[in-house]
Amino acid sequence: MHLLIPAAGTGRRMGSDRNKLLLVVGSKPIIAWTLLAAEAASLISWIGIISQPYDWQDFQTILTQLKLSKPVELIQGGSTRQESVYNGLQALSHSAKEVLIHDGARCLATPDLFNSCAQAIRDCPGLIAAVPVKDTIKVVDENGIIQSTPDRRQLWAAQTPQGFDVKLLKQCHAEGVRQGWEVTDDAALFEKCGFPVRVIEGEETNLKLTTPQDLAIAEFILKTRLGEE
Ligand SMILES: Nc1ccn([C@@H]2O[C@H](COP(=O)(O)OP(=O)(O)OP(=O)(O)O)[C@@H](O)[C@H]2O)c(=O)n1
Ligand SMILES: C[C@](O)(CO)[C@H](O)COP(=O)(O)O
Repeated sequence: MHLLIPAAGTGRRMGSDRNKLLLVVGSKPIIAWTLLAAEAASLISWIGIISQPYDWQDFQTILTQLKLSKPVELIQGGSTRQESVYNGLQALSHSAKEVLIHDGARCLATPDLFNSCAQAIRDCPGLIAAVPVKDTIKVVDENGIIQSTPDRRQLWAAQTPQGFDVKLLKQCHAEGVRQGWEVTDDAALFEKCGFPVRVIEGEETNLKLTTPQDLAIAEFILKTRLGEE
């Protein structure tokens, strides 16, 4: 299974002066944890890191230290996550019929989750890891007034990995460019094109490291995991 890792962001909400994936958590850079999980996932055979050229030296240093056994390619990212994934898809070899897309910022995803997604993609053209929401979710207007309260039983928080048939996802990304769609995950493009996307159980600990508070949570989760080993 081919894996594309969007890692070309700027970490604005993290408030970091460089790519947040280079920040150290639990003694390693965030991206290193993501790569180690992909390395340990038996069904992942190839890794593409979608990243900005100004980060390539730092990423190459991390790759040299990790000594991964799987082939890894650095692919030029774009100005948005959507554009980065578009670029990543163009870089895939023709042998890639399905692909998993996983945020570099979700460094706590386990190898089992990668394998579950890689296994499940064989049965459906699109899937996402997700977890049922625990809070009551409100739809709020621009004046801060609640407009509705969706039925929580139908609400899931989307995570990554997200997995897709490559040919169909390329079509959806191309349609997104034509239509000017701006989406925050790849499943949204599939949905807009009318293709089915299945939800599979994600992991509560598979958080996206977005703000400084998330770093502290990640430190705790990593310490707990290392303590259990
Ligand atoms: N132009 C971009 C923007 C984001 N990403 C990646 O998409 C994932 C999820 O994005 P997010 O957590 O929003 O990262 P940033 O865009 O860096 O964060 P922010 O929105 O706070 O700037 C991250 O691994 C990020 O590196 C990307 O590959 N290309
Ligand atoms: C893809 C994603 O992680 C699913 O929850 C999320 O949409 C990424 O959002 P971001 O704003 O690019 O971090």
